[in-house]
Amino acid sequence: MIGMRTRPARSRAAVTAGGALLRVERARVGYVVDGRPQVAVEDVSFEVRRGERTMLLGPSGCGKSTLLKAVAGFVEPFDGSITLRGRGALRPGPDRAVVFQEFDQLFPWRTVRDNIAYPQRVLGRGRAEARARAEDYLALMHLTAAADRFPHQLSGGMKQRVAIARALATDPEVLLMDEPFGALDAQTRSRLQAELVEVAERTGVAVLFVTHSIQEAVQVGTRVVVLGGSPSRVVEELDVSGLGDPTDPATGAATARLRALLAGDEDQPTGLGFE
Ligand SMILES: Nc1ncnc2c1ncn2[C@@H]1O[C@H](COP(=O)(O)OP(=O)(O)OP(=O)(O)O)[C@@H](O)[C@H]1O
Repeated sequence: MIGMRTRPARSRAAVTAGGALLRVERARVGYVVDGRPQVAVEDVSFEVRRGERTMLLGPSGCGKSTLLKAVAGFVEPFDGSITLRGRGALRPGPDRAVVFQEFDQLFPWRTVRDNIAYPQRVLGRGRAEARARAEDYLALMHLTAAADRFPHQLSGGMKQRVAIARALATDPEVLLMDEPFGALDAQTRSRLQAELVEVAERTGVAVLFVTHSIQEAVQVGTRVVVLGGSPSRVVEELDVSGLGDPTDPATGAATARLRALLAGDEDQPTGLGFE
Protein backbone atom coordinates (compact mmCIF):
# COMPACT_ATOMS: atom_id res chain seq x y z
CA MET A 1 0.00 0.00 0.00
CA ILE A 2 2.75 2.42 0.96
CA GLY A 3 4.94 1.48 -1.98
CA MET A 4 2.07 2.38 -4.32
CA ARG A 5 1.64 5.81 -2.86
CA THR A 6 5.20 6.87 -2.44
CA ARG A 7 6.18 8.13 -5.86
CA PRO A 8 4.57 8.93 -9.15
CA ALA A 9 5.69 6.70 -12.04
CA ARG A 10 7.03 9.77 -13.87
CA SER A 11 9.80 10.28 -11.31
CA ARG A 12 10.87 6.65 -11.35
CA ALA A 13 11.33 6.75 -15.10
CA ALA A 14 13.36 9.97 -14.88
CA VAL A 15 15.73 8.45 -12.36
CA THR A 16 16.20 5.24 -14.28
CA ALA A 17 17.04 7.19 -17.41
CA GLY A 18 19.30 9.70 -15.63
CA GLY A 19 21.17 7.32 -13.33
CA ALA A 20 21.95 9.22 -10.16
CA LEU A 21 19.16 10.94 -8.29
CA LEU A 22 21.46 13.25 -6.38
CA ARG A 23 24.93 14.18 -7.56
CA VAL A 24 27.64 15.94 -5.55
CA GLU A 25 30.42 17.09 -7.88
CA ARG A 26 33.75 18.52 -6.76
CA ALA A 27 32.05 20.21 -3.85
CA ARG A 28 34.01 22.50 -1.58
CA VAL A 29 31.95 23.25 1.48
CA GLY A 30 32.50 25.07 4.75
CA TYR A 31 31.67 28.21 6.66
CA VAL A 32 32.64 31.86 6.63
CA VAL A 33 34.17 32.62 10.01
CA ASP A 34 35.20 36.23 10.80
CA GLY A 35 34.83 37.01 7.12
CA ARG A 36 37.17 34.20 6.04
CA PRO A 37 36.21 30.88 4.41
CA GLN A 38 36.91 27.84 6.58
CA VAL A 39 36.82 24.82 4.28
CA ALA A 40 35.54 21.58 5.85
CA VAL A 41 35.35 19.35 2.75
CA GLU A 42 37.27 19.80 -0.47
CA ASP A 43 36.73 18.40 -3.95
CA VAL A 44 34.15 15.85 -2.84
CA SER A 45 32.18 13.89 -5.46
CA PHE A 46 29.67 11.07 -5.03
CA GLU A 47 26.20 10.04 -6.15
CA VAL A 48 23.04 8.94 -4.39
CA ARG A 49 20.80 6.57 -6.35
CA ARG A 50 17.22 5.64 -5.75
CA GLY A 51 16.91 2.46 -3.72
CA GLU A 52 20.43 2.87 -2.33
CA ARG A 53 21.57 3.80 1.15
CA THR A 54 24.72 5.89 0.85
CA MET A 55 26.68 6.26 4.06
CA LEU A 56 29.04 9.19 4.70
CA LEU A 57 31.65 7.77 7.07
CA GLY A 58 34.54 9.65 8.62
CA PRO A 59 36.13 10.73 11.88
CA SER A 60 34.56 13.34 14.13
CA GLY A 61 34.89 16.85 12.74
CA CYS A 62 35.76 15.77 9.16
CA GLY A 63 32.73 17.58 7.73
CA LYS A 64 30.08 14.89 7.32
CA SER A 65 27.30 17.02 8.79
CA THR A 66 28.48 20.03 6.82
CA LEU A 67 28.19 18.03 3.60
CA LEU A 68 24.73 16.80 4.58
CA LYS A 69 23.69 20.40 5.33
CA ALA A 70 24.87 21.40 1.87
CA VAL A 71 22.79 18.62 0.31
CA ALA A 72 19.81 19.76 2.40
CA GLY A 73 20.32 23.30 1.09
CA PHE A 74 21.17 24.79 4.48
CA VAL A 75 24.77 25.62 3.48
CA GLU A 76 25.80 26.86 0.04
CA PRO A 77 28.96 25.22 -1.39
CA PHE A 78 31.91 27.54 -2.04
CA ASP A 79 32.59 25.61 -5.20
CA GLY A 80 31.40 22.60 -7.20
CA SER A 81 27.78 21.56 -7.55
CA ILE A 82 25.06 19.59 -5.83
CA THR A 83 22.19 18.59 -8.10
CA LEU A 84 18.95 16.69 -7.62
CA ARG A 85 17.67 15.25 -10.91
CA GLY A 86 20.06 17.61 -12.64
CA ARG A 87 18.66 20.69 -10.92
CA GLY A 88 21.21 22.72 -8.96
CA ALA A 89 21.43 25.66 -6.54
CA LEU A 90 19.40 23.69 -4.05
CA ARG A 91 17.40 25.43 -1.41
CA PRO A 92 15.83 23.49 1.44
CA GLY A 93 12.75 21.68 0.13
CA PRO A 94 10.39 18.77 0.76
CA ASP A 95 12.21 16.65 -1.83
CA ARG A 96 14.92 16.19 0.83
CA ALA A 97 13.64 15.38 4.32
CA VAL A 98 16.11 15.54 7.20
CA VAL A 99 16.20 13.39 10.34
CA PHE A 100 18.60 14.66 13.01
CA GLN A 101 20.24 12.99 15.97
CA GLU A 102 18.41 15.09 18.57
CA PHE A 103 15.32 13.63 20.23
CA ASP A 104 13.65 17.07 20.41
CA GLN A 105 13.01 17.46 16.68
CA LEU A 106 9.30 16.63 17.06
CA PHE A 107 6.54 19.16 17.77
CA PRO A 108 6.08 18.72 21.54
CA TRP A 109 2.49 19.99 21.53
CA ARG A 110 1.27 17.53 18.89
CA THR A 111 0.50 13.85 19.23
CA VAL A 112 2.55 11.27 17.37
CA ARG A 113 -0.20 11.01 14.73
CA ASP A 114 -0.35 14.78 14.30
CA ASN A 115 3.43 15.04 14.14
CA ILE A 116 3.27 12.79 11.08
CA ALA A 117 0.17 14.39 9.53
CA TYR A 118 1.03 18.07 10.09
CA PRO A 119 3.95 18.51 7.63
CA GLN A 120 1.81 16.90 4.93
CA ARG A 121 -0.91 19.48 5.60
CA VAL A 122 1.69 22.24 5.31
CA LEU A 123 2.65 20.78 1.93
CA GLY A 124 -0.96 21.08 0.79
CA ARG A 125 -2.47 17.65 1.34
CA GLY A 126 -6.08 17.43 2.50
CA ARG A 127 -6.90 16.41 6.05
CA ALA A 128 -8.21 12.94 5.12
CA GLU A 129 -5.22 12.08 2.93
CA ALA A 130 -2.71 13.33 5.48
CA ARG A 131 -4.44 11.31 8.18
CA ALA A 132 -4.58 8.15 6.04
CA ARG A 133 -0.90 8.41 5.19
CA ALA A 134 -0.08 9.05 8.83
CA GLU A 135 -1.84 5.77 9.70
CA ASP A 136 0.19 3.95 7.01
CA TYR A 137 3.48 5.24 8.33
CA LEU A 138 2.48 4.71 11.96
CA ALA A 139 1.97 1.05 11.06
CA LEU A 140 5.16 0.85 9.03
CA MET A 141 7.24 2.18 11.93
CA HIS A 142 5.43 0.10 14.58
CA LEU A 143 3.91 3.17 16.22
CA THR A 144 0.17 2.56 15.94
CA ALA A 145 -0.22 1.88 19.67
CA ALA A 146 1.55 5.17 20.45
CA ALA A 147 -0.42 7.32 17.97
CA ASP A 148 -2.19 9.41 20.61
CA ARG A 149 0.84 9.97 22.82
CA PHE A 150 2.86 13.19 22.97
CA PRO A 151 6.63 13.23 22.37
CA HIS A 152 7.45 13.60 26.08
CA GLN A 153 5.70 10.24 26.64
CA LEU A 154 8.02 8.39 24.22
CA SER A 155 11.41 6.70 24.56
CA GLY A 156 14.31 8.01 22.49
CA GLY A 157 13.96 5.13 20.04
CA MET A 158 10.26 5.82 19.56
CA LYS A 159 10.94 9.52 18.98
CA GLN A 160 13.39 8.62 16.22
CA ARG A 161 10.82 6.26 14.71
CA VAL A 162 8.32 9.13 14.64
CA ALA A 163 10.89 11.41 13.03
CA ILE A 164 11.50 8.81 10.31
CA ALA A 165 7.77 8.21 9.78
CA ARG A 166 7.13 11.95 9.58
CA ALA A 167 9.92 12.42 7.06
CA LEU A 168 8.83 9.52 4.84
CA ALA A 169 5.15 10.50 4.92
CA THR A 170 6.00 13.71 3.03
CA ASP A 171 7.33 11.60 0.14
CA PRO A 172 10.90 12.92 -0.08
CA GLU A 173 13.16 11.98 -2.98
CA VAL A 174 16.03 11.55 -0.54
CA LEU A 175 15.99 10.91 3.18
CA LEU A 176 18.92 12.75 4.79
CA MET A 177 19.93 11.35 8.17
CA ASP A 178 22.52 12.92 10.47
CA GLU A 179 23.57 10.27 13.02
CA PRO A 180 19.90 9.58 13.76
CA PHE A 181 20.68 6.69 16.11
CA GLY A 182 23.82 8.17 17.68
CA ALA A 183 22.18 8.92 21.04
CA LEU A 184 20.43 5.55 21.44
CA ASP A 185 21.58 2.59 23.52
CA ALA A 186 23.27 -0.22 21.56
CA GLN A 187 20.28 -2.57 21.51
CA THR A 188 17.77 0.07 20.37
CA ARG A 189 20.24 1.38 17.85
CA SER A 190 20.68 -2.03 16.31
CA ARG A 191 16.90 -2.55 16.13
CA LEU A 192 16.33 0.81 14.46
CA GLN A 193 19.12 0.15 11.97
CA ALA A 194 17.34 -3.04 10.89
CA GLU A 195 13.97 -1.26 10.74
CA LEU A 196 15.41 1.53 8.62
CA VAL A 197 16.82 -0.95 6.12
CA GLU A 198 13.45 -2.69 5.90
CA VAL A 199 11.50 0.55 5.48
CA ALA A 200 13.93 1.95 2.90
CA GLU A 201 13.66 -1.28 0.92
CA ARG A 202 9.87 -1.26 1.08
CA THR A 203 9.48 2.39 0.08
CA GLY A 204 12.46 2.55 -2.29
CA VAL A 205 13.52 5.94 -0.89
CA ALA A 206 17.16 6.95 -1.40
CA VAL A 207 19.00 7.47 1.88
CA LEU A 208 22.05 9.61 2.59
CA PHE A 209 23.20 8.78 6.12
CA VAL A 210 25.99 10.35 8.19
CA THR A 211 27.77 8.15 10.71
CA HIS A 212 31.13 7.69 12.34
CA SER A 213 30.37 4.04 13.14
CA ILE A 214 31.86 1.39 10.85
CA GLN A 215 29.35 -1.16 12.13
CA GLU A 216 26.48 1.16 11.24
CA ALA A 217 27.91 1.93 7.80
CA VAL A 218 28.14 -1.78 6.93
CA GLN A 219 24.87 -2.74 8.58
CA VAL A 220 22.70 0.00 7.08
CA GLY A 221 24.46 1.01 3.87
CA THR A 222 24.58 -0.29 0.36
CA ARG A 223 27.53 2.03 -0.34
CA VAL A 224 30.01 3.78 1.94
CA VAL A 225 31.73 7.03 1.03
CA VAL A 226 34.73 7.38 3.34
CA LEU A 227 35.96 10.88 4.13
CA GLY A 228 39.33 11.75 5.61
CA GLY A 229 42.04 14.40 5.76
CA SER A 230 41.81 18.07 6.56
CA PRO A 231 40.01 19.60 4.75
CA SER A 232 38.50 16.20 4.11
CA ARG A 233 38.15 14.46 0.76
CA VAL A 234 36.72 11.14 -0.37
CA VAL A 235 39.40 8.57 0.38
CA GLU A 236 37.43 5.60 -0.93
CA GLU A 237 33.99 4.38 -1.89
CA LEU A 238 32.97 0.81 -1.03
CA ASP A 239 30.04 -1.30 -2.15
CA VAL A 240 28.67 -2.96 1.00
CA SER A 241 25.33 -4.16 -0.36
CA GLY A 242 24.34 -7.50 1.08
CA LEU A 243 26.88 -7.25 3.90
CA GLY A 244 26.18 -6.93 7.61
CA ASP A 245 26.24 -10.47 8.95
CA PRO A 246 29.22 -10.41 11.34
CA THR A 247 29.92 -14.12 10.66
CA ASP A 248 30.25 -13.47 6.91
CA PRO A 249 33.96 -13.17 5.89
CA ALA A 250 33.07 -10.48 3.33
CA THR A 251 31.57 -8.36 6.11
CA GLY A 252 34.74 -8.88 8.14
CA ALA A 253 36.89 -7.83 5.17
CA ALA A 254 34.86 -4.69 4.52
CA THR A 255 34.98 -3.80 8.20
CA ALA A 256 38.75 -4.28 8.28
CA ARG A 257 39.16 -2.13 5.18
CA LEU A 258 37.03 0.67 6.64
CA ARG A 259 38.96 0.49 9.90
CA ALA A 260 42.23 0.85 7.98
CA LEU A 261 40.87 3.80 5.98
CA LEU A 262 39.67 5.58 9.12
CA ALA A 263 43.10 5.02 10.65
CA GLY A 264 44.58 6.76 7.62
CA ASP A 265 46.13 3.57 6.23
CA GLU A 266 44.90 3.60 2.64
CA ASP A 267 47.51 1.08 1.45
CA GLN A 268 46.47 -1.79 3.69
CA PRO A 269 44.85 -4.45 1.49
CA THR A 270 42.17 -6.82 2.74
CA GLY A 271 42.95 -9.62 0.29
CA LEU A 272 39.24 -10.16 -0.26
CA GLY A 273 38.46 -7.68 -2.95
CA PHE A 274 37.42 -4.68 -0.90
CA GLU A 275 40.33 -2.44 -1.70
N1 LIG B 1 28.20 26.66 11.96
C1 LIG B 1 29.51 26.49 11.87
N2 LIG B 1 30.34 27.56 11.72
C2 LIG B 1 31.67 27.40 11.61
N3 LIG B 1 32.29 26.20 11.62
C3 LIG B 1 31.53 25.11 11.78
C4 LIG B 1 30.11 25.20 11.91
N4 LIG B 1 29.62 23.93 12.03
C5 LIG B 1 30.67 23.12 11.98
N5 LIG B 1 31.82 23.81 11.84
C6 LIG B 1 33.18 23.25 11.70
O1 LIG B 1 33.23 22.50 10.48
C7 LIG B 1 34.04 21.33 10.65
C8 LIG B 1 33.23 20.11 10.26
O2 LIG B 1 32.18 19.93 11.20
P1 LIG B 1 31.05 18.84 11.01
O3 LIG B 1 30.07 18.99 12.13
O4 LIG B 1 30.52 18.92 9.64
O5 LIG B 1 31.86 17.49 11.18
P2 LIG B 1 31.35 16.00 11.39
O6 LIG B 1 32.23 15.13 10.58
O7 LIG B 1 29.89 15.92 11.12
O8 LIG B 1 31.62 15.78 12.94
P3 LIG B 1 30.87 14.88 14.05
O9 LIG B 1 31.01 13.44 13.60
O10 LIG B 1 31.64 15.15 15.30
O11 LIG B 1 29.45 15.33 14.12
C9 LIG B 1 34.49 21.33 12.11
O12 LIG B 1 35.79 21.87 12.14
C10 LIG B 1 33.50 22.25 12.80
O13 LIG B 1 34.09 22.87 13.90
